[in-house]
Amino acid sequence: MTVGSVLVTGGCGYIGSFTALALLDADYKVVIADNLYNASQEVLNRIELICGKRPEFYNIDITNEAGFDKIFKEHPDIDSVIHFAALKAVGESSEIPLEYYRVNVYGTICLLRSMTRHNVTNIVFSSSATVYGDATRFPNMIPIPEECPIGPTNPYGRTKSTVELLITDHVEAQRNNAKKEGKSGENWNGALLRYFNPAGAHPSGIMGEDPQGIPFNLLPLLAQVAVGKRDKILVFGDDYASHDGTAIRDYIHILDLAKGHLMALNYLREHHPGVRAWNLGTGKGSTVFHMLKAFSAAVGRDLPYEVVGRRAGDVLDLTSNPERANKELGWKAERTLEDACEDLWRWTKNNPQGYRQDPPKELLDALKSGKADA
Ligand SMILES: O=c1ccn([C@@H]2O[C@H](COP(=O)(O)OP(=O)(O)O[C@H]3O[C@H](CO)[C@H](O)[C@H](O)[C@H]3O)[C@@H](O)[C@H]2O)c(=O)[nH]1
Repeated sequence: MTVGSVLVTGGCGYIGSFTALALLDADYKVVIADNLYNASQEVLNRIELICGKRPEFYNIDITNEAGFDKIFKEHPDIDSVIHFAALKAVGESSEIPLEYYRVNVYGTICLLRSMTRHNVTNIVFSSSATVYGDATRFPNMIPIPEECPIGPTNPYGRTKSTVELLITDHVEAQRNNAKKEGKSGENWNGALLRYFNPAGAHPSGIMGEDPQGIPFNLLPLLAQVAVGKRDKILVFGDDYASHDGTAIRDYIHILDLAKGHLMALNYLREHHPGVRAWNLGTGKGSTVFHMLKAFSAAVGRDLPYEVVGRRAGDVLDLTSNPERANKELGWKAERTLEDACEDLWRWTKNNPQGYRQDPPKELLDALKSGKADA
């Protein structure tokens, strides 16, 4: 299969930037469209430092349909899109749901319309395990397979499940229209990637998650405790039905997650499956206390915590059954939780200001001499 050119929307964000890196490593050409809301253009330099190649960059908003037309006109070799651009704060989505639907759902409509005009027919969508909601409501559905009925519990999750339906309907319609014209109907394809909890950073220590403002996810918050930016981590509830009372999640190393996008894209381009959902997770659940211990071990000291009440909307257990992706995509999460914690700590301690500071010289020297385990 020949590699081609890929548009990555939201490609300056955490998962988008690592996916851009994985695509470049696999010799795809990469064009990024990002409005730099909650992201930094500096990540383009870091990608280039790591792999020696640089994605082309357009500063455009996901609702800027004419902007996408311009990109596709200027890059007629693009045949696929990996679509990350979205708002993603679960709590905020309950306060301003219209904004979440405007950006996440209407933005995807703009993208799909422009793709259709320019005959760009493969889309890999950044969905989320959050579409499953509380899978413990079904017997035998933990670890969660893709067949688990979806039922998101907040507006953010509902925008993700809505976009899954939107892509499914559009791809089906395009295939049916092609068949009516006497064509095979294999033209349009979509991957719905339901990720579990992304974790970690690049092993070189120069690329990682750089949340603007106050982070709301466990690992970036733990990292802030470790560098003294906050006093302690608040553990949201120790009265869940788990072995230590805290909630269970499936933490997946960001490099494995990025590789999953590459494998899904290759699968679409090779097998033309129509629309297919795949879980990207490790299949192993870890509690909040376990994560606290694992990250403390990477840091080398116990990090302070306080148990408080449950966070609204949280569920007991979101652990994936990743067998479908293992079998069909030939993809498997390979890095451990310990790898993720060590890589996150190397990134955090060396870049306390994230992308707002230059990367430390020792890390760049190690990267150049090939010592960084990339
Ligand atoms: O300060 C904190 C933050 C989190 N937690 C706990 O740590 C676990 C993980 O919480 P995160 O906020 O890191 O992640 P979530 O599982 O809530 O959600 C994340 O993973 C989901 C999929 O599993 C969706 O993708 C969602 O968008 C993404 O934020 C939860 O049990 C949560 O209660 C704490 O105890 N204290």
